[in-house]
Amino acid sequence: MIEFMNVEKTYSNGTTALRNINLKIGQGEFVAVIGLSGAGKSTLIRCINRMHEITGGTLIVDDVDVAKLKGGQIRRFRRRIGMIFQSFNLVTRTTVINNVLVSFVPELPLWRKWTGLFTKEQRIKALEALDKVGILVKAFVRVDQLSGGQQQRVALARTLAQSPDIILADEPIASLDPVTSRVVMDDFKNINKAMNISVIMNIHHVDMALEYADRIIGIRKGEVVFDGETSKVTPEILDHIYGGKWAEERASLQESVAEQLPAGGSSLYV
Ligand SMILES: Nc1ncnc2c1ncn2[C@@H]1O[C@H](COP(=O)(O)OP(=O)(O)OP(=O)(O)O)[C@@H](O)[C@H]1O
Repeated sequence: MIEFMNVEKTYSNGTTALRNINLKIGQGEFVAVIGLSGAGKSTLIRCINRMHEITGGTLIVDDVDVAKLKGGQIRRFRRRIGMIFQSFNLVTRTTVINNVLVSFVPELPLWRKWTGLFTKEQRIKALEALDKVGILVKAFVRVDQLSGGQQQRVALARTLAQSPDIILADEPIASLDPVTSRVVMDDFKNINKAMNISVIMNIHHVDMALEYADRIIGIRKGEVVFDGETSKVTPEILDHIYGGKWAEERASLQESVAEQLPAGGSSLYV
């Protein structure tokens, strides 16, 4: 369970990114966080693993008061929370399997860290994680020979190998074309359902959010302005979340999708 109680976040330059956030997210939920650029989506999800420190209120993750963690406790806490970024964050000049094995480095004794020796169990776990996202066959291929979608799946496998309870995904499909985006979203959904891992995803593609997430959290100017089941989201609610600019936002999303589709391809947007 993730619980935000009156959470505030003001950056050191005085920008208040989150105001009075109150949320409860249960284990195994698939939540999409949507809103205009600058609304505070990224800040919200990055507070959960303490990439950003909250400046007010209380944030509890599985009975841990996140703001009170210190030093090594933060590292151990983060082991349970996977993070996926738009830019994949992989070492592209080495193999897929090496990128997944990296997730075990914090667990290695010092001598193994120096020699880069992983145990047989760790290698098997890494291969299993690659299998779960359907790219086992690429295990010994260099990452720079993979497509963007395949690279994002490697990032997902690396996260899975650390057996997380929660996956935070910050715009995971923003650099992918619509077809590949679906493949990656399918992976998120399968992992969420089969392994009961909570997924909290910051996402610009509203149609994908509506198709894949169970719950939508709408953020506007740092405040939660909608929180409910995906099936309850209406065009009026989207307009509210997007501050009366839903039509504009939808047009710009349609444009960016059209640019990535082959000529004559249809838009995925309603
Ligand atoms: N490190 C930082 N220092 C100062 N202000 C920041 C920092 N990061 C974000 N902000 C500000 O906090 C507010 C919320 O930003 P955030 O990145 O959380 O929004 P977002 O909804 O994720 O936007 P986008 O969709 O463009 O990524 C914005 O006004 C932004 O300029």
